[in-house]
Amino acid sequence: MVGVVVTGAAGRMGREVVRAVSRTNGMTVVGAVDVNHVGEDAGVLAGVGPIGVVVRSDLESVLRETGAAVMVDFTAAKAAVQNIRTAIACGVRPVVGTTGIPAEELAELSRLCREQGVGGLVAPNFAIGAVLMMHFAGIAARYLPAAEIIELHHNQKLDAPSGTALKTAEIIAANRTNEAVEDRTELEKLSGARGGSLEGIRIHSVRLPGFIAHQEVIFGGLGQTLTIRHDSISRESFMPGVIMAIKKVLELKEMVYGLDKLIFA
Ligand SMILES: NC(=O)C1=CN([C@@H]2O[C@H](COP(=O)(O)OP(=O)(O)OC[C@H]3O[C@@H](n4cnc5c(N)ncnc54)[C@H](OP(=O)(O)O)[C@@H]3O)[C@@H](O)[C@H]2O)C=CC1
Ligand SMILES: O=C(O)C1=N[C@H](C(=O)O)C[C@H](O)C1
Repeated sequence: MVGVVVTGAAGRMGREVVRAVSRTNGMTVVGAVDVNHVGEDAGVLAGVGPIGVVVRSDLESVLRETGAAVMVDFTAAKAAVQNIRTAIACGVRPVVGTTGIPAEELAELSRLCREQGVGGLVAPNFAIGAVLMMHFAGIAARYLPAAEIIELHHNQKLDAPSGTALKTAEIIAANRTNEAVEDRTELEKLSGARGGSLEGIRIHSVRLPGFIAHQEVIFGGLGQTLTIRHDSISRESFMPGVIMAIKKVLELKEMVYGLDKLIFA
């Protein structure tokens, strides 16, 4: 039985993870950590009924007392970095969905994992459809190098652009064969109207109630456009990927970035 500690257990994604792990054979929630709802049963919060695991705020003691094999983190960037450090120090494998972690921090965490021989996985998006969207965008970029990204999320999201949009732009930049960076001067009459730019790829972030997580990658060519769109219409969409990661991280000896590395391996 794989013991899982969920950090951010009282949050939108954390509750979904508690629910998914509780319903999966061969794994069980042994600990729940959050700064909110401390003392409450994590299963009750997640809507699956009491599981006898109360939310605590002391991650290190939870990891040590429970003998967990895996920590699943959906918190916020700063908190996640600290949580991952703690997990690695305790020999517990981190599976991380939290976005906004700076590249230098990820490199350092990756080094720590390698040094300690602890497997880990960080993925900006656990929805299989989103992983495919990024993969297809990489293929399209070889033939249609001019692209812009529109990502649309719920209005409680803290980071912009989304981790998925940043990763998609990196994939497009790495795959396009000729320069697609704008070669003309634009007059931006309203600051930000053209979005943010990563290597010349414009990213536009929409935040509105009603959305969960959505992204369009639009490629433009001679007399044509190609749009690749993914919609997460429920947070359940992320759970098969999270469960896959919990199983596969047990075999890893280093930190891997992106669910694509597990799916297309
Ligand atoms: N990779 C993927 O597939 C996905 C990634 N995400 C990412 O996951 C993250 C969380 O998203 P979401 O669940 O919507 O956010 P929520 O704000 O709903 O949940 C995060 C929870 O973590 C808590 N928290 C903050 N600091 C700590 C800490 N040090 N220890 C334990 N808990 C802490 C928060 O408390 P408080 O609110 O008081 O700060 C909150 O309860 C975001 O970075 C988001 O981008 C989201 C969906 C899918
Ligand atoms: O905050 C969210 O909700 C999501 N965050 C991730 C991101 O930043 O890419 C994944 C998904 O888009 C949902």
